[in-house]
Amino acid sequence: MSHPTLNGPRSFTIRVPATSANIGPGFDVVGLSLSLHLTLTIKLAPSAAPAPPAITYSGEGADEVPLDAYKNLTTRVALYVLRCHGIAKFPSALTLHCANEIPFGRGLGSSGAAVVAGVLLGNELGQLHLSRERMLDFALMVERHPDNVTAALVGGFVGSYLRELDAAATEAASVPLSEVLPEYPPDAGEDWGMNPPQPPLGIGHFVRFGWADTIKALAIIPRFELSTATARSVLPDQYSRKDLVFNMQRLAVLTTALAQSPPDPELIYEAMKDRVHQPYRKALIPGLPEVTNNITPSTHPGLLGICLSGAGPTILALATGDFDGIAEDARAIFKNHGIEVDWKVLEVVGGCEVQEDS
Ligand SMILES: Nc1ncnc2c1ncn2[C@@H]1O[C@H](COP(=O)(O)OP(=O)(O)OP(=O)(O)O)[C@@H](O)[C@H]1O
Ligand SMILES: N[C@@H](CCO)C(=O)O
Repeated sequence: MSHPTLNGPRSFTIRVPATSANIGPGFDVVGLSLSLHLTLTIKLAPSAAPAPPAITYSGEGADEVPLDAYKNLTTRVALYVLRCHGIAKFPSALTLHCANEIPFGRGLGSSGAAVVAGVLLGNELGQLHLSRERMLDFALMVERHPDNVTAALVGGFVGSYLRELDAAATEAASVPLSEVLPEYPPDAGEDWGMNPPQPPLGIGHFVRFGWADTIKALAIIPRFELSTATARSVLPDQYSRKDLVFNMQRLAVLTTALAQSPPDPELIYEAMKDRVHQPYRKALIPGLPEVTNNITPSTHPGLLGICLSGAGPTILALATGDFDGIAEDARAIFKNHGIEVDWKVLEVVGGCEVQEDS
């Protein structure tokens, strides 16, 4: 059977940014896209004998990422999107190179970027012309909190929520991940699994906030991985009203404060505090409370606020200057806990892009 997927020749590039989620009080709500990228270079040769996609990979994660298209996160997501549109297989003669700058399991949205790249890849290979909103639905069937994937998709400083779904849609959106991304058998063919769970329409909704362009993001990246699943497993199921009000008050202020020029360090430092996730994650990230409590706008003029990036262990410092001073003092604190770090000053960037190669 022939498929409505594009036959070559065609060559295009998909570029998806890293993201930092939460920004202190906005647990599972806000995300920021940052200037590290996952870049996929895709080539489709003219129709050829059926063969699985050939994947090569360089950069972050190269020593651990699977190069089998039926095991790799990005290509599994692409296949899910294709299967949801009645296309059982990748096109023949597909080659894919991933160049990745986003470190794995550090709180910089590596999995969100891989998922968004997969949705874009499926959309291109199947010539599906999905809207950005529909692409978000697909991404949310895999990564079920919206903060990273929304920021990676649309770019900038973004707030999002998941719509309350009716009972049928709730069930559809809650199927186990293993049904969305099954373990594909080695001889994956067209006869199996052609009834994947379809995403309900309009799961995620978002808005982009303003961002003062003098604010840069300093990422202080410990040299160890912490999986998001582990960092979520230590969080409680219930919170006190006091702690929720603490976070909501700060988040309401923060979303506007980060757009003001010049930014107000006293306002932002306090507005980036959190009581919903960071206190519970400190056991997994030795040194976290010392870094966030001891590095302040008074000790480091130029600093605006400091928090855990996503699920950690990276620390995100928003600042207009003194990047070296902030990073080196954080490095010294982590070193006392036996942890080495790397650091990078990042820009806030636009969202994912697809570009045809000429
Ligand atoms: N480019 C990629 N290609 C394939 N798999 C990837 C890629 N990037 C990330 N992954 C998978 O995602 C895992 C990391 O996901 P995890 O959610 O634990 O951390 P993170 O996304 O880096 O952090 P956070 O969600 O806190 O920002 C990796 O171990 C790997 O399995
Ligand atoms: N909001 C998520 C982001 C990590 O992917 C968390 O903190 O667990």
